[in-house]
Amino acid sequence: MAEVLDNHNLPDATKDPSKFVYFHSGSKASYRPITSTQTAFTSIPTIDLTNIDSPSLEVRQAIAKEMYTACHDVGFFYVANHGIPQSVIDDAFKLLKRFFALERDIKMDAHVQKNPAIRGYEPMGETKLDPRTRGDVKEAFTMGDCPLEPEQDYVGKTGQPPPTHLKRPQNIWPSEAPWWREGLYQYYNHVVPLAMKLVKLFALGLGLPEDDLDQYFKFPITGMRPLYYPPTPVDNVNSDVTNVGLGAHSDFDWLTLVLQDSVPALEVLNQSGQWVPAPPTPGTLVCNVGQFLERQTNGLFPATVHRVRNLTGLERYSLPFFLTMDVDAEIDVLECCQREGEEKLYEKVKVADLYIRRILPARAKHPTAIKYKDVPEDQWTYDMLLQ
Ligand SMILES: O=C(O)CCC(=O)C(=O)O
Ligand SMILES: [Fe+2]
Repeated sequence: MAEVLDNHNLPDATKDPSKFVYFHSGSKASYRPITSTQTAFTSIPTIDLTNIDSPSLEVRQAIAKEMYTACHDVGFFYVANHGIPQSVIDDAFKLLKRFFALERDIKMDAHVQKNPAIRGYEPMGETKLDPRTRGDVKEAFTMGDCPLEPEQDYVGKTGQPPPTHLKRPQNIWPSEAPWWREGLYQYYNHVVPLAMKLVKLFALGLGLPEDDLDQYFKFPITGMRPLYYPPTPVDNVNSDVTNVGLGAHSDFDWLTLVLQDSVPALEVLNQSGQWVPAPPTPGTLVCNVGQFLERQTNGLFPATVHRVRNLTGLERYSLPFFLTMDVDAEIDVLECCQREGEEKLYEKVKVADLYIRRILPARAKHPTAIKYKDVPEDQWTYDMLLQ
């Protein structure tokens, strides 16, 4: 999930778009000078997962090492041979096209404004990641973890009955298109196990026992956000502020896995403030480090800034999946990521507290954010989303 650029108190000197890049990462807007750094990445590496289930630990470690390097140097990587059948992927894109082509009223039945958990349908232009833009040129739909939806098998995954304080499901679904929920769960139940395999790979890459990070992901916060980017009028291709599908941001999750169709539009910011294309590569998903993983690794793996600009004249669909940790987990910098003499950049924090501090400011016009606007930030709780 991404955040809103809401802070205009930036030095005037940085407002020249040929010299500085703006983005939103963490709780404040930020900027980076456009320079040239020898070590800046210029492409996104691909990790081949063919042997991810190999019985040989050494083989798995070799894949983990490549992933470590990609996360350290870039914060983004493609995964190839990930095991999600092509038919499931094809069906997912057919589903997205069918849904976004529906009449507005059918989609508005599940409007995000009707849902306290800030999930559901977002019509065109409703959100704006960067206030200097005209508004994000996209439609979206958000669904996520919910112990009360049988498709997610809470009891099977946790061995517990669903928490009693949950009175109703956190997702909202359009009543006239039951196939939407069914179709999304087809993909969700393939991408969740893939993400959990990557969690093990991360542990190995960090030199930890393979299942060491599983403790944070018993029934994690997850989100899936189908996106539709219509072709934008290409009135000023070089402008950073017009025709932005999704403004520059880093993700406030642990790891993101994005299924892109064949239309290129995703761009990733390198250390020199240059936008590096992350075009779709057949048969791959593009993955990126989120802010929770950046914290846990003490910045060793950066939550790299990215944006979407669809300048192709074609319609684009994408399907990001966001993995965060368990709501009740506490995260601290991992011991293995804090080298001797190195400062700890992040305090220990509860996942629930960090998550609510990211999502509410990102959705300032949502009824849930408005309802709690007079409550000081240090009193915000995750349960505010569960009313
Ligand atoms: O549409 C894409 O390719 C990426 C979407 C994204 O960055 C996000 O939803 O956070
Ligand atoms: Fe993102």
